[in-house]
Amino acid sequence: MFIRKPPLPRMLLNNGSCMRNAQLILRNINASVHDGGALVLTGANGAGKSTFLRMLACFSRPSAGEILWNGHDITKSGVFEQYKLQLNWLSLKDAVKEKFTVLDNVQWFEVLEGKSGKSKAALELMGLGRLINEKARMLSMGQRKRLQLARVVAIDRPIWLLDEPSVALDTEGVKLLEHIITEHRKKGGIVFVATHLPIQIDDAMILRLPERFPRRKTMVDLLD
Ligand SMILES: Nc1ncnc2c1ncn2[C@@H]1O[C@H](COP(=O)(O)OP(=O)(O)OP(=O)(O)O)[C@@H](O)[C@H]1O
Repeated sequence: MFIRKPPLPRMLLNNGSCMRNAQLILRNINASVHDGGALVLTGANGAGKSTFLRMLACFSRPSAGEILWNGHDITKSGVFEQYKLQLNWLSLKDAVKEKFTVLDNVQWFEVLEGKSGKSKAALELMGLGRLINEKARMLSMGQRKRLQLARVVAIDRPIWLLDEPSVALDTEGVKLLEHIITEHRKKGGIVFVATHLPIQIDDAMILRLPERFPRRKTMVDLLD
């Protein structure tokens, strides 16, 4: 009888731990994500959500365990060079050039990517169509976040690493964010979201990271 092997997860985190500044931030994390999957990281401030994304982006190396992409260790040279081309990173640092127009701010990401033609449609999708020729310094915080999301859409890489993507967005902006995530996943894309705000992502795995610094017990706690 022929037994078909289950497909490898596109991303596999195998007992991953991560240290920063000689402190263990993440300990023995396991997760697997297939094409079209989503993993939402939650937890208190300082729990390690951004550190988790940094590790996936290879900005921080796992101190123990491994992260596999297509079954290959992402930290190995040869693998890393291909893996990093899969990533679309959105962080709180928005890299918006205030003297450039809104459109230029998306287009130069496309140019760096060797692509063209998707920036305008991406900005329109994110509700910034009428602002494309304005200087980026005119944008509000929420509009800057929409611009960042337009870059993610325009560049269109398979694995999205989104750090607090809904911060500063209004209700309609959050709906747009949820919409682009859904559409990306329909194409087989993968999404990792670190957030402390509620977000609606169907069938997402939720990983709640434990608080890192439990409050020391006081005399009052002990008497309670
Ligand atoms: N540049 C750094 N160098 C050393 N340690 C850091 C650095 N940045 C953060 N840390 C530590 O790593 C821990 C995890 O931080 P991280 O930013 O990953 O948490 P987070 O869950 O994303 O928090 P938040 O919800 O506040 O964004 C923090 O407790 C912090 O002390």
